[in-house]
Amino acid sequence: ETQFFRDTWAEINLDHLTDNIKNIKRHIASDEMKMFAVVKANAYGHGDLQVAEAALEAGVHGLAVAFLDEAVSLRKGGIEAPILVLGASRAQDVNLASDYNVSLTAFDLDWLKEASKHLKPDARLKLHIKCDTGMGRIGIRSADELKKIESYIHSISQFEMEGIFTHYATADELDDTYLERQLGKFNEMLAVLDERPEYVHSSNSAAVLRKPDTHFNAVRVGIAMYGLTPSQEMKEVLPVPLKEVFSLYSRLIHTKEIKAGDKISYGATYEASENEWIGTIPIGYADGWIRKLQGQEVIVDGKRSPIVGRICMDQCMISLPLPLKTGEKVTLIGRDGNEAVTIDEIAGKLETINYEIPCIISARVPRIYIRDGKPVKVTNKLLSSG
Ligand SMILES: Cc1ncc(COP(=O)(O)O)c(CNc2conc2O)c1O
Repeated sequence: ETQFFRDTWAEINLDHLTDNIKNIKRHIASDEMKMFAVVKANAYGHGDLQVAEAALEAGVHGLAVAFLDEAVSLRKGGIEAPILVLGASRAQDVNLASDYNVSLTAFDLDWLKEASKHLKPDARLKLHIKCDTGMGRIGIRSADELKKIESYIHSISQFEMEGIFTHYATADELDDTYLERQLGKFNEMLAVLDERPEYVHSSNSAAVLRKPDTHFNAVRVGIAMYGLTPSQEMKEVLPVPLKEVFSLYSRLIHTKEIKAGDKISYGATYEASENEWIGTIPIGYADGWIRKLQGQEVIVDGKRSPIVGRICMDQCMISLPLPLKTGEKVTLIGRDGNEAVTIDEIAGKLETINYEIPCIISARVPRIYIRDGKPVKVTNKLLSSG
């Protein structure tokens, strides 16, 4: 059983993940709708293979990742369900995609021509055409570009046009003006196709939750599956309950009483104004618990306690509410008694969005997977082979 030897870990609650998926599926309420679980960036820091397995068990149709390495890694981990690479791939790597039966995103005629030169005669390359209807990232931007690409794909026997999709820039905002413009452009593009491919998809979590006319016959769900709101604006109008999947813990490895005037951490920037108890925990900015989190409250013994002094690479110090012993559990993200520190609170402290927080908790922090309230698996990148 994989172990870890520093008392800092993340917990991934697969019961919450399953409940989130089931609630989202119920909200979509049409069985033929295919859900892709977006597990790119190591499943937003939650662990891609474990999330993929649990999501498939919970009834998702397939998985979506950012680039080919992530797709091949899931295949090597035993995933057989459909996998779509959402980002750009290199034309010279298309045989790898064919060998591993991974679908790629295409949006450039020259790339397709280059790719067809590399494909082995017996290769089969499934392609989803990406339309840029206003995200301004990757994708074709006109109907006649689409017509050219569609006819070129049909002229190459190894290509299969499996899907067509777009991505919204503002689905998480309550003002739908820009989203309606994007949806309109996408519908215009769909109208010029000779035939609709198997997968037509456009919605991310926000659009899945707010805009049924963006669902088409497949959806791509990331953030809501992890139990996080796509935006603060949407938080008040979420149509389904979402339960946070990710939490983060540590334990006191040292406690001491300091006197008024004593200093804490680099730069000796923190000075005790009176006698107080200080705890040290083994997590620092190399774990993604970055220095801007100085001053953030954590929960120890059920009470909120601030991080004092500068956060170090591997450790940081907290001002304790009372004398406590080493080994006492510290909640950095999650619930302890009637106190909770949410991912949204950490995102607010760092003036960023909730997506970024679990992503930056580094591979040095082991992940414990919880199912039926009990730990069922531990991953520790430092000690797993390869
Ligand atoms: C093409 C595409 N589809 C679906 C999703 C899932 O979105 P959701 O997590 O809001 O459901 C993303 C997330 N992409 C990003 C999330 O944060 N930055 C991104 O580029 C995406 O880039």
